[in-house]
Amino acid sequence: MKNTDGSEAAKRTAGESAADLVSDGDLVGLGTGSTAAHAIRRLGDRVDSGLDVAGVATSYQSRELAREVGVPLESLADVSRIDVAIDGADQVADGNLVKGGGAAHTREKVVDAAADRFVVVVDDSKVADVLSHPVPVEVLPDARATVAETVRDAGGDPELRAAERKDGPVVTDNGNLVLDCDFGSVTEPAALARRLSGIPGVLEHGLFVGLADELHVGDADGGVATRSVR
Ligand SMILES: O=C(CO)[C@H](O)[C@H](O)COP(=O)(O)O
Repeated sequence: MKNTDGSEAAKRTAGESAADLVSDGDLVGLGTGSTAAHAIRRLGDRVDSGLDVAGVATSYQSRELAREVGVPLESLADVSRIDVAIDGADQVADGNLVKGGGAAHTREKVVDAAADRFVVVVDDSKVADVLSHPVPVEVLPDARATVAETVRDAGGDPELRAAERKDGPVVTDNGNLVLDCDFGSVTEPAALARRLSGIPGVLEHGLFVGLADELHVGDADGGVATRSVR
């Protein structure tokens, strides 16, 4: 059955199947979001059963969850390579991703790019033919207006991400703001990624092009399809 609303069951099967790939001694990148959280919880269960691993968190949220479920942590500042990173995505097309729904894409990109094996975990509602999800762009607060103008020049429609439970904008773990930039269908993600990276004041954007190694796609019936994307 095609899952259209990102059911929890589909997220769980994807996250847990990726966590089951982890081996003794691995340093594991711990992604952010509800799907990656299933992977972190499964890793916690496996650590309880004797698995010897350490995690590198991509956000406050993933760090707190790892602590809660007993996954030992290393600081990102102290590591230069990671064995396997497990992370979710807001949309996947042709092995490329839009990430940043949790405003954690800057640290996520550092961790995912440093991994020998980057495993993406999504439910099947996230898989598309072409990327069209608005691209989150983390910006230095003082560069918010200039970046927004340059995004408009590039054909995008930027919107400052608002916080849901307080007045004002979302502030990232790094103290910055997020512009969600709608470019419609992104037919050339690599070119757009280069353009966004070149804007002064942009810390990082949520287009992950050519970074993923493997895709685990869960469905609402508890199945998971895995495929290599490189
Ligand atoms: O990029 C992310 C956080 O910055 C998440 O991985 C992405 O938003 C997917 O989240 P979820 O698994 O909850 O749908």
